[in-house]
Amino acid sequence: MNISIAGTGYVGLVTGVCLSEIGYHVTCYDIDEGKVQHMRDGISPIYEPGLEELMKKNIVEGRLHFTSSANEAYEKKDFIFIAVGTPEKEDGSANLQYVEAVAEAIATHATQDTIVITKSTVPVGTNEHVKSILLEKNKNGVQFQVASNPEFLREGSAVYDTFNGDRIVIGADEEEVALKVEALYKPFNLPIVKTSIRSAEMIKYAANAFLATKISFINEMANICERVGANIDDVSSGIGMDKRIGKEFLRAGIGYGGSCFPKDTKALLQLASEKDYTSPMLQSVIEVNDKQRVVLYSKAVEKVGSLTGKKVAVLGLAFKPNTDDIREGASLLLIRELLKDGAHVTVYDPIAMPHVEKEFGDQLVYAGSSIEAITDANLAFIVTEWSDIKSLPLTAYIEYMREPMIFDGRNCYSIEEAKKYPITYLSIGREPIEKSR
Ligand SMILES: NC(=O)C1=CN([C@@H]2O[C@H](COP(=O)(O)OP(=O)(O)OC[C@H]3O[C@@H](n4cnc5c(N)ncnc54)[C@H](O)[C@@H]3O)[C@@H](O)[C@H]2O)C=CC1
Ligand SMILES: O=C(O)[C@H]1O[C@H](OP(=O)(O)OP(=O)(O)OC[C@H]2O[C@@H](n3ccc(=O)[nH]c3=O)[C@H](O)[C@@H]2O)[C@H](O)[C@@H](O)[C@@H]1O
Repeated sequence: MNISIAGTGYVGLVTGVCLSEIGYHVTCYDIDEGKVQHMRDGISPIYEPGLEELMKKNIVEGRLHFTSSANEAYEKKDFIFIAVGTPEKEDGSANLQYVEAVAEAIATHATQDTIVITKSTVPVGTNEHVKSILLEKNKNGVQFQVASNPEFLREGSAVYDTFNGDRIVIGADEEEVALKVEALYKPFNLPIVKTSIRSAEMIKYAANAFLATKISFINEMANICERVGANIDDVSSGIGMDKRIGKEFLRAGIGYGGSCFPKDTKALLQLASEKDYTSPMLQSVIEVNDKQRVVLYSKAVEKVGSLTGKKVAVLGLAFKPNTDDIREGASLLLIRELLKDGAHVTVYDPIAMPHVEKEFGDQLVYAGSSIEAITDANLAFIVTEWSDIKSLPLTAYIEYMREPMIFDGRNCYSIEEAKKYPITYLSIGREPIEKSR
């Protein structure tokens, strides 16, 4: 069985590596030649726990190949996965130009009958569009069939999620195609849901919209908790024990970021509006998140007044722990506001710092550790709950900061713990601790 994957980002590379690990011959294709060269040498272009080891192993065992040649990628393949980006356009809709480019290239280079599987998150109806491109541009008179196979992995645990997912969704309008894709996935031994293509496309958006809704809901509750003297962590545990609610995705914080929830909620809203449907609930989810992403900054301004000339530490830059991805990270918004105010900003992240450096250059100081970042700082913001940031004892802030004033966007410390120390500790959805030394 010969498989190829178009796009070697978080989804494409992980999918390619995991398919090769279960024994298939996989060719991963990307238009970025530099990236391809690195991957050939066994170097992963993304940070994803466990990925590089599996990549190296399967390259050595001869099942995993990388190419920047469309010809090599698409000729003589049984299955071709589309895993390129579908970023947000200015109006919030999904930009399908990369998906379309792949469809056109497949139509040009494929030399045998092939099933084209879309893994990228795409608006309902896109697979039909892909099929029409394949038919229209078909150069070699081969037969194309299409299937939708949305991806549910999370960054930071992508390899684990691929082998341990809750379900694999296969959308196909012909039984024969569904069965072939199902057989491809059989070795994963995971529950399989077969639907129409349109329903599969919609499942992906509905899943992300629901998860984003849970986060905005709990953040809304956190904001109410702050005003009524309740503790959001206790409230989350209390409601999460109800199986109908479930305990996952009820961590209050500084809103959801990343390359998917922000863009997918907007794309769904846009998709609905194209059909003359406005979704007040989705609009609110987005609005609550937009406000939540700056809540920590607002707390700091309220507490300190002007941030001009203050030395500020920002701990954690990735949009979540265990990834190098900073797309839509709350850290970026915060840093921009702090710089606008004339603060001196030192940042620390165990992995994602080079990406931030590309954007901010010498406007920031890049520390080698949390301690280095907070040394002599007036304020510290905790943005990403990396384990080495979470495990920093509160005494370290007292020892190293000019004045221990902590704005914790991830509720890394319990209120009971914070109360033991002479610190100012403002978190999300919990009582403020305001003590002086
Ligand atoms: N990042 C994530 O955790 C998840 C992403 N998704 C969806 O999967 C899709 C891909 O997302 P990511 O992997 O994050 O994207 P990414 O931006 O990390 O990677 C996309 C890759 O595609 C390559 N590319 C662009 N045009 C190409 C072409 N014509 N031919 C071959 N390669 C091309 C780029 O060079 C890049 O390496 C998106 O639709 C996203 O919404 C779905 C589930 C999880
Ligand atoms: O479509 C996608 O790209 C993916 O989007 C999310 O995965 P991911 O964005 O990698 O990470 P999550 O763990 O879902 O976190 C997203 C954001 O929500 C925030 N979050 C998450 C959970 C929570 O309880 N509270 C909270 O604020 C995180 O800090 C982060 O900023 C989904 O969890 C995946 O199932 C999906 O495949």
